Amino acid sequence: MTLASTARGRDRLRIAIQKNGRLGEPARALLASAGLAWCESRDKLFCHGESLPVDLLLVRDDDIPGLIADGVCDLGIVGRNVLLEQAGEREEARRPASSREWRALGFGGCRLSLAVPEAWDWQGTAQLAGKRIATTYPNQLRAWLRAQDVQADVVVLSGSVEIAPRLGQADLICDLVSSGATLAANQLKPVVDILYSEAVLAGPVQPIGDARAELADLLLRRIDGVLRIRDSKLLLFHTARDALERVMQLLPDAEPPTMCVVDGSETLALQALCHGAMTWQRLEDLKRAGARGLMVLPVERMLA
Ligand SMILES: Nc1ncnc2c1ncn2[C@@H]1O[C@H](COP(=O)(O)OP(=O)(O)OP(=O)(O)O)[C@@H](O)[C@H]1O
Ligand SMILES: O=P(O)(O)OC[C@H]1O[C@H](OP(=O)(O)OP(=O)(O)O)[C@H](O)[C@@H]1O
Ligand SMILES: [Mg+2]
Repeated sequence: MTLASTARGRDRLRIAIQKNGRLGEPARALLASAGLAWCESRDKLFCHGESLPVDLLLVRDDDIPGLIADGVCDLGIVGRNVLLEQAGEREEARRPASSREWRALGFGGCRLSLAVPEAWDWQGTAQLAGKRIATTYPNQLRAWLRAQDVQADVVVLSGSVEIAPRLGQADLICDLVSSGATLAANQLKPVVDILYSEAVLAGPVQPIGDARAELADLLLRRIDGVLRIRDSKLLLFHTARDALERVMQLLPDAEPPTMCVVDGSETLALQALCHGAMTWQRLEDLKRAGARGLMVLPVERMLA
């Protein structure tokens, strides 16, 4: 079977991830935590899955939604900003949606924001009327402008958007912001966030309908397990029965704990999966509330 074969006739699942760039490494790390292992080809564009019949395609992130739409791959890991931009493009062209977000993955966080020259006295979106806005995200920007009922000119650029106001190509910009350093370096300030983005697992709008559906389900369950325990810890401790309520109030991020009575006494032994940070300060607070013998254990895998 060749790589050109589309969904039909393929029995292996295929996932597209970014070859380089910001999301490539964390995407691989996530899939590896879900138990995937690959044999990398020499050109590293196609990685044959060894632990499961799940192969990787290493591509430019912009190509991922289209590869899913065409059935060349089944799933992809891509920024929500890219997925929504291409969905907007299809909508503009009156083509049906072809891919959607299956899971938010918790890395690659950034905002798609409007930013204006620092000297502007920002008073609100009405100020955008008649202005030129440079962006690489024209579809999301146009949809947002429509929702705000503001008429402005969208200037489409393929990169280095932050320089556009200084070059006189635009009055303001709409671009990705994370630390804000690029904006500051270009004497711009963010004024409105139009999208909160992160890396997402993207898949087809319709459920996968053949043998690969089972593989996709298995992978999804594993990814859910990985996401659920990311930053989670198992907390073990003893407490007197009458201190239990006080202690549990300090664990609002814990799953319902497993509890047992120690030797018919008034002491309980508990284990609770906690999703927030388990700092020294927190342990000291728990001790003050009546917890004893506190132990914090890392969680390696979880299957619901
Ligand atoms: N400054 C940032 N901080 C955090 N995440 C970001 C930032 N900029 C972009 N991202 C997220 O990471 C994704 C990939 O960004 P990257 O810069 O690697 O893309 P690219 O240059 O288009 O890569 P490619 O070569 O694959 O086309 C973006 O689509 C966005 O979701
Ligand atoms: O708020 P910051 O942390 O400064 O990040 C924002 C910058 O990051 C991205 O660019 P990138 O560095 O990927 O360059 P490119 O888009 O030109 O490839 C984005 O397009 C912004 O320019
Ligand atoms: Mg790209």
